[in-house]
Amino acid sequence: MSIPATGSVLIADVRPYGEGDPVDVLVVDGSIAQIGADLSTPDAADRIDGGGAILLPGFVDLHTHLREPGREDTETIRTGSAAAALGGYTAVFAMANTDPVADNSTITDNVWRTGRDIGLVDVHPVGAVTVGLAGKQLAEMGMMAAGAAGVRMFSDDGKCVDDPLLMRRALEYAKSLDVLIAQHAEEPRLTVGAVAHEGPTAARLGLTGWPRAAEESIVIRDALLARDAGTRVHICHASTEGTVELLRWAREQGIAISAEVTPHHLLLDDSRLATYDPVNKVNPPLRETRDNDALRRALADGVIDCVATDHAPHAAQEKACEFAQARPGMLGLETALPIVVDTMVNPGLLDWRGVARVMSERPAQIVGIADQGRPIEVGEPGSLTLVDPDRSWVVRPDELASLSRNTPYAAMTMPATVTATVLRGVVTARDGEVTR
Ligand SMILES: NC(=O)N[C@@H](CC(=O)O)C(=O)O
Ligand SMILES: [Zn+2]
Ligand SMILES: [Zn+2]
Repeated sequence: MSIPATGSVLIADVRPYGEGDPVDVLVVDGSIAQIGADLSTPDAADRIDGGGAILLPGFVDLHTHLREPGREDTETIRTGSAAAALGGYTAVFAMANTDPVADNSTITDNVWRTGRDIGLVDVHPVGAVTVGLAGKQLAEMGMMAAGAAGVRMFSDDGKCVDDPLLMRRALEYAKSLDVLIAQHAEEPRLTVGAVAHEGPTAARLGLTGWPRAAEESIVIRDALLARDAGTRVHICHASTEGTVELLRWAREQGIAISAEVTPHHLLLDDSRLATYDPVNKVNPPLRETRDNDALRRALADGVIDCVATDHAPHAAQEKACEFAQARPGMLGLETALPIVVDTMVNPGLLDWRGVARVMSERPAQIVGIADQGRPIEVGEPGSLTLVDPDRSWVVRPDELASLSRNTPYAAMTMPATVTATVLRGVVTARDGEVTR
C-alpha cells in the first residue's frame, strides 16, 4: 500500500468557520503547521489567496454513486472525483451498486486504488451487504474490511435489505467487525411500480405512489433490530416527516441510529413533477413542503446527522423517456454546498460551524475515519474547503465535471461557491478547475 500524496500550501486571508478576523493557514507535508497573521510562503509551498473566504474542514460524502466498474459511460472514478473536489469534498463513499456489484475485496480494493492514484479525493468503497445485492446471502464483509481498502461501510443501496432476518444477521456480523450498515429504507412490497411520492400530486398526474410508510416501516424496524443487536445502523436519504419523528424516538431510547438527508430532499418537493420531466425522478421520491421543513429542522437540531449527496449519474437516454420508465437519481456533488447555504444557512437554521458539522465532522465520525472532519487547528490534517458565501453562479449542466447531465438545478442560481479544495495540503480544485 503506497502512502497518499501530501503537500504544502499557504492559504492566505481566510476565516475559519466564518468567525473572527481573516488569518493565514499554513499546511506543511499534509498537516496544519501554523495559523496566524501574515505568514510567509515557504519555498516549494503552493499559495492560495482566500480573499476573505470561509475556511471549513473538507467535506465528507457518505453516499456517492461513481458507476465504475460497469457504467463508465455515465461516471468514472476520475470524473466523479473531479465533481467531488469541485464540490468541496475531500472524501466520498462510493456505493456498491456497480456492475459487477462491489461485493468482494477484489472490486473494493480496485476502487480504492483507482481513487488513490487519481488523488483528487479519498474514494472509500462501500461494500455490498448481500451477494449481488440480491438480498439472499450475506457478502464477505470481513474480507472487504480486511482488504487494502479497509471497507468500513456496507450497503445494498439502490435496494433495501428487506428480509428482517437477513438484516438482523448483517447487523450482528457488522457489530463483530465494527463496521457500519447503511440502509436504503424502502419496503419493496409497498413500492411495486411506484415512481412518485404518494399524495395529491401523484394522484393528479396519474403516477403510481411511493408511500411514506414504505420508508418509515423499515426505519423503525431497523432501529429495533439495531437495539436488539446492540449495534448501530445508518439510514440513507431520509425523506419524510415521519422518519424524523421515528429517529427522534429511537435516539431517546438510546438506540445507535444515524441518518443523512440529501440536498434535494431539503430543497425540492413533488410540485416539480407537473412537467413530467424525469430529471425530477429519484428514490426516495421528492415529497411535500412539510417534509422539507421537517428535514431542515431535524438537520439543524441534530436528529438528522448529516448531508449526503446520493450523487446518481445517469445517461441521457435513461432520462429521455417516459417518467415511469426513467431511471431514478440526480447529480449532487457539485451543488451540495450552495443548496445547504440556501436551505439552512441563509434562513438562519445553521451557522458555518453547523455546516462543518453536517458536511464534514458528523459523516467522518459516523463511518469512523480518523483523518477527515477534524478541527481547523495546528497539528490537524490539512484537508480543507474554501467557500465564498457571496459569489453566486448559475448551474449549466454542460459545464459540470460529472460525465452525466441529470441535474435538477439547470439554470438555477446557486448562492455560494466552493473556491478551492485542499486534500492533505495538495490543492485539488481551485476557481472551478481541478488541478490533476
Ligand atoms: N437515488 C436514486 O434514485 N438512485 C440511486 C440508487 C439509490 O440511491 O437508491 C442510483 O444508483 O441511481
Ligand atoms: Zn438509495
Ligand atoms: Zn444512492
